[in-house]
Amino acid sequence: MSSVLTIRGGVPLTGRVTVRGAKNLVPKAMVAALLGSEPSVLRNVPEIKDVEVVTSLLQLHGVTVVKDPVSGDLTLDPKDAKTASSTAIDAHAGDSRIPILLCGPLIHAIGEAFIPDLGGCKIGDRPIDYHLNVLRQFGAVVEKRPGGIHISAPNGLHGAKISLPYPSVGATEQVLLSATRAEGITELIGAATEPEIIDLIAVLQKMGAIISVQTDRTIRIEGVKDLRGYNHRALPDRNESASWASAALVTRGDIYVEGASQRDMMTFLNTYRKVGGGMDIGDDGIRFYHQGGKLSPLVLETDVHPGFMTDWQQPLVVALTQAEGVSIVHETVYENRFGFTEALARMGANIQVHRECLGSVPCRFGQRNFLHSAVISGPTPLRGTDIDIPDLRGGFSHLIAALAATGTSRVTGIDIINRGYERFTEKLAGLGADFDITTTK
Ligand SMILES: CC(=O)N[C@H]1[C@@H](OP(=O)(O)OP(=O)(O)OC[C@H]2O[C@@H](n3ccc(=O)[nH]c3=O)[C@H](O)[C@@H]2O)O[C@H](CO)[C@@H](O)[C@@H]1O
Ligand SMILES: C=C(OP(=O)(O)O)C(=O)O
Repeated sequence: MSSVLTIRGGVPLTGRVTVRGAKNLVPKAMVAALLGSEPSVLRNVPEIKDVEVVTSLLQLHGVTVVKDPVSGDLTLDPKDAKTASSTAIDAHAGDSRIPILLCGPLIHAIGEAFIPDLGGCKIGDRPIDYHLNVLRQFGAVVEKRPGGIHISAPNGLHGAKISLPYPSVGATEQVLLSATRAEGITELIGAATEPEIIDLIAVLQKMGAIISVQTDRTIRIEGVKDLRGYNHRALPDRNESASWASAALVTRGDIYVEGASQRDMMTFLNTYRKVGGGMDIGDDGIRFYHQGGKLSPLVLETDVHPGFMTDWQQPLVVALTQAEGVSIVHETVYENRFGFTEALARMGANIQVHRECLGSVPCRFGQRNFLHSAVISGPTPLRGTDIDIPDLRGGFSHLIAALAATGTSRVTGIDIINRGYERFTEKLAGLGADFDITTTK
């Protein structure tokens, strides 16, 4: 089934949306349930594709996953964990990036893991070399198999001293999920410390793990033999919250994002204020709005936490097309995250992408031919057009550009948006967006 959105732009998005648990935490907390000897309960679970994918993968491995019909809370019981057929697992090839995180928990639970080829957003090469090196350092044996990789650990997993070449979110989580039940102590140097990682550590601590995060990106894990279940409310999705904030600015609207958390979004909020966005920060959410005046351009660099999160970049770039003057955005996390600007240029935006590092600090991608810096001159009116959505955040950016544009846009490939935005068409309708959706088989 595929759906097409026909958007008639020019309506300011106004109203309230609710943001639930983070896409970048919930599926990983679900994977962590495999490490326990008892059922775990995960609350604030959004209805998004990545949750469906991980539910299916866990069920294939014998984990019982029960969803409360009223609250949506998940109870995950790993007591009957078992090996799954690689053909069944293979059906999930290309669906998401989470399967690689099953390695450690599956080895602890059943002694081996078959991991299908990964999916996720195509915003760079996205290798898994750090993950595989980490697993090998724990004593795992990694073999390439048709359609994926097989991992085993004939002598179990053992704590190790590990140093990451870059503070990768996924590789840090790989270490956490493998080390908590490994024998001995693990020291991880150069760890990522995103709020979703800290929330995963909170989950593991509830299960009985001993993990300390030090001031210098070092995480120390003292392996324990057994873990129990957890009961946890997932932290809210700061990336979805920031997307709605940009949507308010781009469409000259006013959106209260229930669930938006100031603590996890401080860097975004500073930037939003500098662009000229209005905000009222409440206890249970944040109101984001266009203040009526001009928006200001800015110079911005994406970075690992506590820097400006790369997933906030794409929707904000659309807002920068409406700022008075020249903005520069240097993407330092992914080498290929500006492909989405091609559609914005067709809509009338003035955006040039460059190979050079147009930022204060040269990044890993300088001199390597990657178009990873953007110069945006505004303000430029946007016109509706036909768009095929390329990736999750790029797609959301296209949607909000179409919602702000004059005329009609026809948007295909919208199913990708379901990977990270719960019920987004319902939310858009609630905010007053003018669109139709047609679904064909
Ligand atoms: C499901 C999930 O949580 N996704 C998030 C996670 O992705 P993910 O965990 O995949 O991102 P990483 O932090 O690992 O990637 C950061 C950089 O490290 C590189 N790298 C990573 C692993 C590896 O083995 N080798 C390697 O070279 C990547 O290509 C990228 O350039 O963190 C990203 C950075 O905050 C976010 O944009 C994603 O939304
Ligand atoms: C890049 C993203 O996600 P993933 O790592 O799941 O592809 C994202 O959420 O913007």
